[in-house]
Amino acid sequence: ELSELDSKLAQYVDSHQEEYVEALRDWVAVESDSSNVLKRSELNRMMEMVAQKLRQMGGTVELVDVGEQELPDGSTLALPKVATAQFGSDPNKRTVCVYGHVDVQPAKLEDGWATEPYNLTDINGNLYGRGASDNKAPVLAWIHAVAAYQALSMELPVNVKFLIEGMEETGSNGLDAMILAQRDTFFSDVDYIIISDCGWLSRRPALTYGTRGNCYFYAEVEGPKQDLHSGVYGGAVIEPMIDLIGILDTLISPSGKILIPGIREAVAPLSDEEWKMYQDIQFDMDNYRNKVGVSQLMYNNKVDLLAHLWRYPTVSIHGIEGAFSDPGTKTVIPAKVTAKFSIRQVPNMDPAAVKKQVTDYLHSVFAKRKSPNKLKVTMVIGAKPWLADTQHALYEAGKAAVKRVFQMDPDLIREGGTIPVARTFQDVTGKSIIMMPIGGFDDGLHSQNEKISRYNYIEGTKLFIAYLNEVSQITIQV
Ligand SMILES: C[C@H](N)C(=O)N[C@@H](Cc1c[nH]cn1)C(=O)O
Repeated sequence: ELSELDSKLAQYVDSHQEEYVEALRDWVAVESDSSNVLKRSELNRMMEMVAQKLRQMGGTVELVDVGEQELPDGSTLALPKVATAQFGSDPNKRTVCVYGHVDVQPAKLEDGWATEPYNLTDINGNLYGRGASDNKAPVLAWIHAVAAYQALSMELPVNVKFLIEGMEETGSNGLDAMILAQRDTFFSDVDYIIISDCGWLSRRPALTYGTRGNCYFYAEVEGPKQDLHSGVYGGAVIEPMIDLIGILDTLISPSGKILIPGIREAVAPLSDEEWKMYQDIQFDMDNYRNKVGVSQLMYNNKVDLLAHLWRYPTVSIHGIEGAFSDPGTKTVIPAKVTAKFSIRQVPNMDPAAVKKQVTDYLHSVFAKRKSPNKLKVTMVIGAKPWLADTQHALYEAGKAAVKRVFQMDPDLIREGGTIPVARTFQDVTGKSIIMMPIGGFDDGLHSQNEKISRYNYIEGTKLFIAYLNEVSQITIQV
């Protein structure tokens, strides 16, 4: 049931949707790829744009210096600044802090995009562009939610803070230290943290109560002093690439069983309650399989599939630096190759233990090959998993907001991806977190043709407006 207040705000959002799409177009046009150091000036420009937008709305805005990043060659590079902002400081109101990020994963037209990745393109109500769903539109939707209250001269029901960063996609470098440093200042009056950096499971809105962590590794095998002709030298040298592929093949079995000793043993067993929760979720396996575009999934029943997406670790191999990957038939033996792989983390895994397990295991497997080549294993990201209490008042408020806007109950889901800073927020600030996604289940995050639908962007903005109101009504401070 929409109150008069809801409908005024909703009408405002509907009548400003073209403006919101243009704002997204401006943000998507910035190639804020945090993994590419050559794009750092674009990322810095993106952070300036965020700060500028928040300043124009009258927020108290800061661009916080979070130091430098060490690059693999030993040089350093300034990290993008983190934007913080505050709207309202009424001690009689609750204070929420919205976290989001405006950096993106790499994207090139040649990867197979149907449209230019950095030119927002509207096709049949879907807004295609890199970062559209992950996470630029959700960040803008939160900003527009606050701006809508301001435009209608309606008092914000809670004080709203923002913390927007530019390194999420590479592990939120510098952010843990910044949160620790600002625990007793910026975070001292924050009651709750809200994150909208994930997606729904189906067409039904969702609230997310868990994310997997991620341990990201580089495994480098180095052999001859330079690349070699495979006809001239093939058969004479022990090839780094063959060593590397050999050890990568020992990480996980074809049926998805992780082979690194100690990893599976650390995983908290799935409880009957969880099993029941997964059983009750509406999820169309065939539709999911078709959307992914495969003839067969790793599991053919819903509970196993959801559990392996959300609740069990997995190994993914992402790429090999130094390997020949261009079109054509170059006959080379690469001298040095570096595999990039990651292991998603779940309770009760610990990244420090995983680092040792993986490093020891790969060295022992490599030693058995009796290769003269050199292996170096490095863990470059070690993000812990996060889990919330769905009985918390924040989730009750979330359910009420979803009902107000979508006239249905949300799914309560977990997320297989990682929001590296979620666990830090919880551990360092002691505040409760809710994840309230507005991304669609088929948004193609990190993939070709990423998009957010207009529907999700616009209705999502209304959801955030309603949520601010619901949070203000939480009666007990938990
Ligand atoms: C869930 C979020 N939108 C996301 O995609 N996060 C990234 C973060 C990450 C983890 N390791 C490296 N980056 C992800 O889950 O891949």
